[in-house]
Amino acid sequence: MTEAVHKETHGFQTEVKQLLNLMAHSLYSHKEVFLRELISNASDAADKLRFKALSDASLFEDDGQLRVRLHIDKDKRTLTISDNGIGMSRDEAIEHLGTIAQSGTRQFFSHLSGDQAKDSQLIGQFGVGFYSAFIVADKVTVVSRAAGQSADRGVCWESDGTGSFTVEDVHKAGRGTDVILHLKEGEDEYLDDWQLRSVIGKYSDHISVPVELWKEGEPAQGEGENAIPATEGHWEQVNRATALWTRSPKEITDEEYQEFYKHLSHDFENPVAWSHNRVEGTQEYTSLLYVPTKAPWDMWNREQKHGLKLYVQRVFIMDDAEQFMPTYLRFVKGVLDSNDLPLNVSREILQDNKVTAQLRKACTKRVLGMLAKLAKDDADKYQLFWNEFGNVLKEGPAEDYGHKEEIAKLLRFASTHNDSDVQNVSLEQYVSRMKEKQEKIYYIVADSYAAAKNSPHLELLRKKGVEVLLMWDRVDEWLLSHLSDFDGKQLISVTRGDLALGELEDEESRKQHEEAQKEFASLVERLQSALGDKVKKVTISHRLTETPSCVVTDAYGMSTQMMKLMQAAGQPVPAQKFILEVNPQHALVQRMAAVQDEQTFAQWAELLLEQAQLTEQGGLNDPASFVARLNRLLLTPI
Ligand SMILES: Nc1ncnc2c1ncn2[C@@H]1O[C@H](COP(=O)(O)OP(=O)(O)OP(=O)(O)O)[C@@H](O)[C@H]1O
Repeated sequence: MTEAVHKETHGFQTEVKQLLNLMAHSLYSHKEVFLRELISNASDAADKLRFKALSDASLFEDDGQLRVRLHIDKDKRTLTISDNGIGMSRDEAIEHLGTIAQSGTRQFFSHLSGDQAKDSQLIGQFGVGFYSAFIVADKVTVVSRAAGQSADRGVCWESDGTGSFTVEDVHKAGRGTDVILHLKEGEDEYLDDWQLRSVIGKYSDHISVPVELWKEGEPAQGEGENAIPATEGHWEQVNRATALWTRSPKEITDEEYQEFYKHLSHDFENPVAWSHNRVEGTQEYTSLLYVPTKAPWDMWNREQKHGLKLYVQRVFIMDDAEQFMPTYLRFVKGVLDSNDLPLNVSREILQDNKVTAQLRKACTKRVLGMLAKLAKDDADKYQLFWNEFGNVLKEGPAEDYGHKEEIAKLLRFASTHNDSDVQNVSLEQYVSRMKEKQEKIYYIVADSYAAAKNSPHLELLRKKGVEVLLMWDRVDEWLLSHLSDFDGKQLISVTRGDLALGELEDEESRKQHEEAQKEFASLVERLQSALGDKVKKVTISHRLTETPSCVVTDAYGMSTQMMKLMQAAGQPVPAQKFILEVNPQHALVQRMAAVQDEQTFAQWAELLLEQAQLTEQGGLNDPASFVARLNRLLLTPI
């Protein structure tokens, strides 16, 4: 370094200040992660340079051996992580080490609760990256020079991790970045060569660049024949430096797979499952795909970064290549190393490429296979997965018709069989429990678990002991509009007018129903004329046993939940008329039938319709009139 020029002080972006503040408190118990993060950044910098040098080999200058070096200075109490990767210009240092580029950062902070354990988990998922240096350092100096720039275009960035940082121009002979950590009191373990070696082994064994530690020279020992000559100080490689996915799965331990996942995802927790495959033949690629344990905090953010880390013939090409994973599997993390894509592949080329389409299909199959295996081998673990990611997987049948069957087997629902809101019933289980003569799979979609479970539409099926799947997630109606059958059995909503009981219905109840229809034909007619065009039609119910009335839609009508979904999406929803079903056995209906005065009768008719709509929709267009009517009828002497 020569004399400093053009020194400036910059304030950190507000979110960085918040993150720095939080980190010191929440992440202290995970403090070692700073090494993983800084070594990852150094190895990423090497990857990026290798990629850029594909089109401009002069960027290597005369130093093509990419590596990361760690150096301890016990007197100055510093630990330095150096790389000869892509480096940073002054502007890049200001941009990258002063802000957080991730979209939705502000939202992220609003998720923090103040509970240290929970927050450290979230911060881990968010990715602390470079800023984790401040967990163990009270001052960090970064000296960097971008590849392709002259030695006098170096930059020195420095901060104590509170409110601001400085940047100044410096001379830096070698390309790349030195991150110098001025360790806090009490962090002496990172000045101990042996201690450091063991931690680095864990964090860097699987990355492809060599990580080296300085080994001091030894003076000569002994004399004569047994003499050991003096050695000179030298850099010693401490990691295996073989990219994990290029090794044979048989040789890799679970711990190594887990560690690699953390390096890849910046997650603190282990993944729930992984799948590592090398494929040779017409297509040649290696994939290593992971399913995380916890959903990322921004899984529902449309701009959320997702996708695989793409390599071509071992050369890093890009992060977050989303073309290889369908959206409903956006939680999958991993690496894809292809031998069939060109090295100069770009996002645009990937977009419309035969090889991409084949790889995407293959990766999708792998993930679905991995999930099916997890569900079979470890139902408890699969349940944890489902609780986190089930709602994303439910987007599958709509997005990926070709894998509909496989996805359907992975779905889990709550059901009247379990009488609990835990979604743990598979369609296969449902089918295996179907009643003799039952031909269809029955479900209901409502606003909440309670609304589904207590819906009057279930009364008859409950009485007959027929299981009904209970659904209330926003995505369910969307799912069901793309999943009409499973295992040759039709999925059918119990809110449809034509509740097709088929053979489930015995001769006697069929007869009873027919008789009831005849017996109460005049009641139906009276109701019909009282309600006019407020209803599509009125019928005698077959499904109600305890409730006076319910509304249903015919086979072509739009279900209530679908209407709500469209309304929420701001789409125009056509006015919907229901079929009103009444239960003539119910005391209230019988009382109404006895009312002679047609005006009072009309009030009763409206009340029955409104009640049924309220149960179905969870609300009414004109609740005040409903309450007024109810009160009037309550005060009318019998
Ligand atoms: N050793 C380095 N060499 C070159 N650039 C670096 C180095 N370390 C950090 N950077 C730059 O700083 C940016 C921010 O780093 P940071 O570790 O905070 O986040 P990230 O690596 O982008 O994200 P994540 O940690 O979630 O992967 C990097 O994207 C990179 O551009």
